[in-house]
Amino acid sequence: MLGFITRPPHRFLSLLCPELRIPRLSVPCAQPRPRAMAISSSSCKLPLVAVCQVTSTPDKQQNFKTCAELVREAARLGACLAFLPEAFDFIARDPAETLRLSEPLGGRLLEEYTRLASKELSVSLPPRECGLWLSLGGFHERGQDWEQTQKIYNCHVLLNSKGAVVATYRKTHLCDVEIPGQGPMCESNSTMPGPSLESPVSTPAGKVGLAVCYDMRFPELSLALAQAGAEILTYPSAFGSVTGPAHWEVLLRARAIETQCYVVAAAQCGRHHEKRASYGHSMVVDPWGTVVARCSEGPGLCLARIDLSYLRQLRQHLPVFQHRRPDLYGNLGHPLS
Ligand SMILES: O=C(O)CNC(=O)[C@H](CS)NC(=O)CCC(=O)C(=O)O
Repeated sequence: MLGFITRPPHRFLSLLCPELRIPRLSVPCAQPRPRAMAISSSSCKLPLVAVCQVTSTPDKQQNFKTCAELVREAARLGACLAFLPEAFDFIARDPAETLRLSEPLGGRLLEEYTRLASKELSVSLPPRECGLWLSLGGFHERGQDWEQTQKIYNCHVLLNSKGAVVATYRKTHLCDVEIPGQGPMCESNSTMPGPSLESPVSTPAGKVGLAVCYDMRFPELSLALAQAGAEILTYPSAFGSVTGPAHWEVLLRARAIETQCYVVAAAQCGRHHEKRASYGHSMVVDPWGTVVARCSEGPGLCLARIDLSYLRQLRQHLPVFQHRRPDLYGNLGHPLS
C-alpha cells in the first residue's frame, strides 16, 4: 500500500517551492515572503491530513475494503483526518441501481466506517497521537423522507475519531449537465437537493466547511462557509473526464485563493463500469493557491500539513474579507444560521 503514496509531501513541497526550505526566522520581517512555511522540525507538529483516491464500482463490500486500507495507511502515516471522495460507497450503473444500493445513515455501511475510524485504528496509533477523523465525502443516503420521495441525498458525513457522526451536509447543487463527450449526468433522477449549508466544524486540523463536488462551481457557497469561519474547504468529488482537465484544478485553486482557505479535494478516478470514468487528481491547495499535495490518475493517497498560523498571516497581509463591498453586490456570504 505504501507504493500508493504518490508523492511524499515533504519531497513534493520542496520540489514545488525550493524556498520552503528557508527557515521561518530567516525571512525578513519587513518583506515577508508570501509563502513562508518552513520544512523544519516544527512542521512535524502541524496536523497531517490524508486525501484518498479510489475507483468505486457497484461492489459496496469491495469499495469498503479498498477505502479501509487507504484509511489505515493514512493513520499509520500519522494523519489525524482522512478524506474519502464522493460516492466512496459505490458508483452504480443507473439510477435504479443507485437507489437499490443506498442506505440510511444508521445502516450497516456507516456502522463499518464507525468501527474503522474508532477502535481498529486507535489501537495501532502511538499514545497521544491524534485520533483519526473521517470525511466520508458523499454517501448515498436514504433520508427521513425516503418512503415518500423514493429519492436519496448525496450526504457528506464527518466522523470523529470515536466514530461518531459530528456533521452531515447534503449536496445542495445537483449535477444535471450534458457535456459533449462525457455522457449526460442527471443527478436529480435519484437525488434530492439538500436544504441548507452547514456551519464549519472544528476538527484537529482546523475548521472544516463541507461541500460536495459540483458545489465547487458556486463561489457563493465557499464564501458563505469562509465567512462562517471555515479554514479548510472540502470538495469530495467524482469529476468528469472532460470537465476535469479543463476546470478541476483551476476551480479548486480559485476557491482557495478567494476564500484564503485550505482546499481539500478527494477524487474518484479511473473506470467505474462500462459507462463511467472519473478524472482523479485529488489535491490539497493551500490558501495562497499552491497545490501542496496531489495524486495522479490511479488509486492512492497524498498527504499535506495544515498550517493555520500561515493561513492567519496570509489573511492579515491580504485582507480581502475586509475589502468586500456588499453595498455593491449584496452580502453573498450572509450568516449560515
Ligand atoms: O453519481 C453518483 O453516484 C455520485 N454523484 C456524482 O458522481 C455527481 C453527480 S453525477 N458528479 C458530479 O457532481 C460531477 C461534477 C462534474 O463533473 C463537474 O462539475 O464538471
